Formats: sequence, C-alpha cells, structure tokens
Amino acid sequence: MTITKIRAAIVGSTGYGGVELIRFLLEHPNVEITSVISSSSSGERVAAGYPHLNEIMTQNLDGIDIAQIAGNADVVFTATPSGVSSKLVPQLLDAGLKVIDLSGDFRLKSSSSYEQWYKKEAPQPEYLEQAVYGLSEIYGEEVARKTFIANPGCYPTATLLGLIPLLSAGWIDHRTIIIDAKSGVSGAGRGTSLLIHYSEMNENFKAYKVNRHQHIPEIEQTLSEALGEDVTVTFTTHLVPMTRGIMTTMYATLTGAYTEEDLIQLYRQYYEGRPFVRIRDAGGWPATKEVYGSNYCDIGFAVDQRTGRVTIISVIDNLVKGAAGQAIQNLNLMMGWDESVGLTRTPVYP
Ligand SMILES: NC(=O)C1=CN([C@@H]2O[C@H](COP(=O)(O)OP(=O)(O)OC[C@H]3O[C@@H](n4cnc5c(N)ncnc54)[C@H](OP(=O)(O)O)[C@@H]3O)[C@@H](O)[C@H]2O)C=CC1
Ligand SMILES: CC(=O)N[C@@H](CCC(=O)OP(=O)(O)O)C(=O)O
Repeated sequence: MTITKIRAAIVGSTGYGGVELIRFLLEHPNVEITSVISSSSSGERVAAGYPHLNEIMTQNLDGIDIAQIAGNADVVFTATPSGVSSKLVPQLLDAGLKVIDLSGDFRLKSSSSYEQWYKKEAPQPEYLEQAVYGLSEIYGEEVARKTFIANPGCYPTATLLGLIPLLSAGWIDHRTIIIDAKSGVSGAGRGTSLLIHYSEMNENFKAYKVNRHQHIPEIEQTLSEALGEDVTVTFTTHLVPMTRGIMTTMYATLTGAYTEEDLIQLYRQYYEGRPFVRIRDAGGWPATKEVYGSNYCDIGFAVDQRTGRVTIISVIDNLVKGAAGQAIQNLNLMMGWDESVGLTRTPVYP
C-alpha cells in the first residue's frame, strides 16, 4: 500500500521537545516536515542554534502565521510552554489542523484544577472538550478517533504506565500510593534557571515542588478514571544531575498475597501487543540508561512479603516516551498506522 506523506509543522522547534520531534520525524517514512516555527528566531536556520543538525536540517525557521501553517501542514506539533499552547492551539484547530500539544494546557479536564495547579488561565472549555489525553497504551483507541491530542507529561507517563494495571486489577490499596520521581535536567527545557544552573545541580540531588507539582492532578485524574473512584497520591519530584531520563519508584500496599511472578504475568498480559512497554523478569529492575534516546518504558517489580508492599520501578527517556516519541506514537495511532512507525530506535548504550 502506498502512503501519501502527511505534512507536519513544529511550533517551539527551538526547544528540546521540538528538536527531539525533528530528530524522529526526519526518519519517519510517512511524514514530511514542512515548517519549523519559532516565535523569536524566524528567518534563522534551525542549525544556527543546534549545530548537530548542520546539513541535516537546512530549513529556515518560520514565524507564527496561522494561515501559512494551515496552507502547508496537515498536523501541527505544539512544543510550547503551558500558557502559550492554551492561546495558540484554538487558532490551529479553528484553521482545520490536526494538533498534538506537548504542554500541560489541555490535559486536565477540570478548568479550576488547571488554574489551581498551573496558576494560569485555563483554555476555553469548547477546546478543552475536543482534546483526548494521549497516554498511548491506555487511550490509544480514543486517540485513533480524534484530531487533537493533549500529550501526557513526562512524569505522569512513567507513573501511570507503572501503576494502572495493578490499580485496575484491584491488587493495590489506592489509599497507599507513594510515588518517588527523579528526572534529568532536560525535563526543564532549554531555558536557564537557578534550579538547573550547573553549579547548583552538578554533584547535587534535590527535591523540588514537593506536594505542589503540576503533574499531581494529571496523575490523580487518570488513576481515578482507571479505578472508577477518587485516588489521591503522594508525589515527590527530584532533580538528578544527568541530562535525560526519568525514574519513578512507586510503593503501595498489596490487597492479597501476590508474588512478583503474578505481577509480571499481569503486566505482560495488560501490555500484550504494545511494543513500547517492556516488563522485566523478576529481580531485573530497570535503569534510565536502558531506555536512553528511545520510546521504551521499562517496568520492574519487587514484592516485600514482610511489609505486604510492592515497589514498582518505571523508567523512560523524558524527551522521547515522555514527550516527542509519545507525540509521534499518537500521530501514528491517529493516522491508523502501526504505532511504532519511525520510533523503533534501539536505546543508546552505554
Ligand atoms: N522537556 C521535557 O522533557 C518535556 C517537556 N514537555 C512540555 O513540552 C513543552 C516544550 O518543552 P521544552 O521543549 O522542554 O521547552 P523549551 O523551553 O526547551 O522550549 C520551548 C519553546 O517554546 C517556544 N516559545 C516560548 N514562548 C513562546 C511563545 N510565546 N509563542 C510561541 N512559542 C514560544 C520557544 O521557542 P521560540 O522562542 O523559538 O518560539 C522555546 O524554544 C512544554 O510545554 C513542556 O512542559 C512535556 C514533556 C517533557
Ligand atoms: C526537571 C523539570 O523541571 N521537569 C519539569 C517537567 C515539566 C513538564 O514537562 O511540564 P508540563 O509537561 O506539565 O508542561 C517540572 O518538573 O516542571
């Protein structure tokens, strides 16, 4: 079967998420990048800010012009900050474009929850209602029916893929969930801040946004939907002095005498046929480097018979499965293509 390439534009292409989209889309057989867009550097070459793209990405950056985007693209990836996407995406949707938004603006179904956690004005409800939450392995069927995807956050992706099968099966007590999350610094984007200043971050390990992180309502919303009743979690984020990678270590009390083998079987069945979730054998806990540069989410378990608790460890590359990779996986699902097209890279190791 011959597939006509679809035309893709990337807004925010000077950021880390945008550049990761470029890296994968350049090798996607069904996609042509027709426009790379910047609000601050139009006219410049992408490679001016990213010399590793010299002679690979020769296009100049376009400015934000909705009519122009609509004229030369079918789908737009918005790798823009929250608060920016909420204003930009409605214009793109009104122009008839398919949109995959990487920000947190359209993930929360409740506007008041968004305003409470993001401290920004919520998007207009008529646009919020059009969005599907694009956690590919869980909402893939809905993604296939929609043209506007709210791509999940990096921490929620690792957390939710690690918790949903156990929670849905009723094997853990939902009142006991604790999530201990660690991220590399590229999770904060390319902009500078004191948090990610080299001498503040190097040889250091710090917790941040404790009980205030904007991904808490996103995680709770999705877990509550999976269980059918309200779930609250304790979620603590930490910054690790590495560039890429997220590890979430999750703890919960088991509701029965389940073994590690039971859990492995449950998860392998749950994710059967889903190429990007890999369940480790007993005792094989995943490390961030084992998914580096790839769209995989690797999950491992340990059951403590002494305490009756399970420890679940889940790792992703924040810029791939946590952002650009999952966005492309969602494009594939939306277009009715195999979800792994253009995403089958082996992790970079060591
Ligand atoms: N980094 C990560 O691991 C993850 C990021 N995300 C989300 O993806 C989005 C992009 O993140 P990331 O690439 O890391 O961030 P960066 O800060 O690296 O890049 C964001 C880009 O947005 C563009 N931008 C800024 N202000 C505006 C504006 N007013 N109008 C249009 N464009 C603007 C900038 O490009 P220019 O000035 O050229 O327009 C900038 O390069 C964010 O919403 C982030 O939360 C989600 C999951 C993981
Ligand atoms: C290391 C680091 O700073 N990470 C960021 C993740 C940002 C992000 O992806 O946020 P949204 O997707 O919700 O916009 C943070 O903790 O806020």
